[in-house]
Amino acid sequence: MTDFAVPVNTVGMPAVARVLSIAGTDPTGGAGIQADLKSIAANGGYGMAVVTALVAQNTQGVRSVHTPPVAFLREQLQAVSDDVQIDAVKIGMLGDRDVIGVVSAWLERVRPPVVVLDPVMVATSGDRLLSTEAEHALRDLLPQAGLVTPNVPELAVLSGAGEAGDFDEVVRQALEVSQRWGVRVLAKGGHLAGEVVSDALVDAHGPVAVQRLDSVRITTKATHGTGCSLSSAVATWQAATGEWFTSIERSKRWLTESLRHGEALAVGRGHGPVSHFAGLWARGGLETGFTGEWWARIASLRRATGADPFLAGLADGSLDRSAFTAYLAQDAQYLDGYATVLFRLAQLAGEPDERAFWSAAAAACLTAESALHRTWLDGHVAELDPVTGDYLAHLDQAVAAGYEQGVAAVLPCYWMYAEVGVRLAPAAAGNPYREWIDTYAAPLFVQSAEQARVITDRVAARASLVVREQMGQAFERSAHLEREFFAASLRVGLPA
Ligand SMILES: Nc1ncnc2c1ncn2[C@@H]1O[C@H](COP(=O)(O)OP(=O)(O)OP(=O)(O)O)[C@@H](O)[C@H]1O
Ligand SMILES: Cc1ncc(CO)c(N)n1
Repeated sequence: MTDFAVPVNTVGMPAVARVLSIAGTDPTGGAGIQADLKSIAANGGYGMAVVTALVAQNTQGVRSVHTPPVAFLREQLQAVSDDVQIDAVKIGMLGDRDVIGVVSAWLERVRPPVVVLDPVMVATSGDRLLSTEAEHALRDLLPQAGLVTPNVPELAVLSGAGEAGDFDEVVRQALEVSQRWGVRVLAKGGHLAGEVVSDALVDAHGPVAVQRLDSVRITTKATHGTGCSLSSAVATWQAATGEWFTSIERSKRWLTESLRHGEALAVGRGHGPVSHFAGLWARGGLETGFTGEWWARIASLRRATGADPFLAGLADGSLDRSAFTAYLAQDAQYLDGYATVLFRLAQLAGEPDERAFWSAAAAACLTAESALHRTWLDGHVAELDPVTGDYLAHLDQAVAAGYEQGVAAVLPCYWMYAEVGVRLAPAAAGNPYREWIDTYAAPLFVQSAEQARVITDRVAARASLVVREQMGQAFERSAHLEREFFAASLRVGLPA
């Protein structure tokens, strides 16, 4: 099975896992069953939901909770299990002891193959979602779960200790809970500070007691419902793969990307939701390489660049000739510096094919530059525009930081130009700027851009988490400077 596939058949299960969320509601859609359903769908499952409690809440806090009679909860559960074969269950907010009792009895009877228990006690906003007197009853439910997913304060309650101050202590508490209740624990470190967020799969009775997973911490306020979303994703992947750690890794990759795009949804004024379908929307699939994710991140910037006056004018041929010449005068200087950076990458490259690629790229860049000078600029040298200076300084800085960042920083120049070339190619005939369009639509250039992307993906895969994140940032900054570079040409005059 490839990494791109949606769940495949395991014995007795159809291609799409049927996953039931038993949880409370969030009318703003970021947490509770609303988040669970999105998460299950985003991870390739079929989502179902039984409501334990109706919660009047939003991104800022919980206002009130209405718990329907437990007899009705029992009816909902039975209605589902009498009809549908359930492949996995995710349990979220349970509210009180009676609710816990009904769910426990149902689990005992139905025995779903996968049960993930998110021991929800307090919302992101700080409001209680489980009565204190029910905390003990929740512990009794632990042995019925295949996995329990506490955050730092919930783990403290389950282990009966104080809140852990660092991740080692989190792991110790998780081991204690796993040992005592005979349950696998996914201890989540979201509440601890630091550049890296750690989680750990802890199984005191398993062959490996602790499997730790680190990921980059995203700077965002949109963290509402991350716990709900994660536990639902893990339940879905577990039904498909039967492997807890694999399921957690996949879910985390998906969650990290969804967290990154949460704020862009602009939902609410407090802690907003994650963007459950960001990856799906960007790619029409669940996963591509690292560069694919960065490319998706600059989607709106790329659209805007294409619509900006410079490229719009180039496309229909209406662009002022002096603006075009001003652009080329800057571009000649840019390419000179760019070639130097490409040569530096050739020196830094460890792999022979990468070394060969960057050397050839540098040479091709210098050839293109002198051709530009000959054809359009007639030997004129313009003053360096601040944007050109900024861009070259950024490239220098990136390559000085390391091969990885350098590779990521030079990529947008290739990739965005290949995209523009291919997009404008149909408009090339009769266009005064045809030669320019042809240069970037040329199959050889497009192939080079693709090769640069493949190399960058390979480098990103080898890099540490932190360096990979810096690569993404270097890439994004270059993309922004590409847009400014086009725009600057409309401001500056002719070359001196
Ligand atoms: N800023 C962040 N960047 C990346 N990952 C994060 C961030 N915050 C949380 N996570 C991840 O999200 C998951 C949920 O973590 P957390 O410890 O916050 O759970 P939680 O408190 O139950 O979530 P919530 O109550 O907000 O729904 C974990 O896998 C954690 O590593
Ligand atoms: C219903 C519900 N479940 C869980 C959480 C935790 O985020 C929440 N805020 N609301």
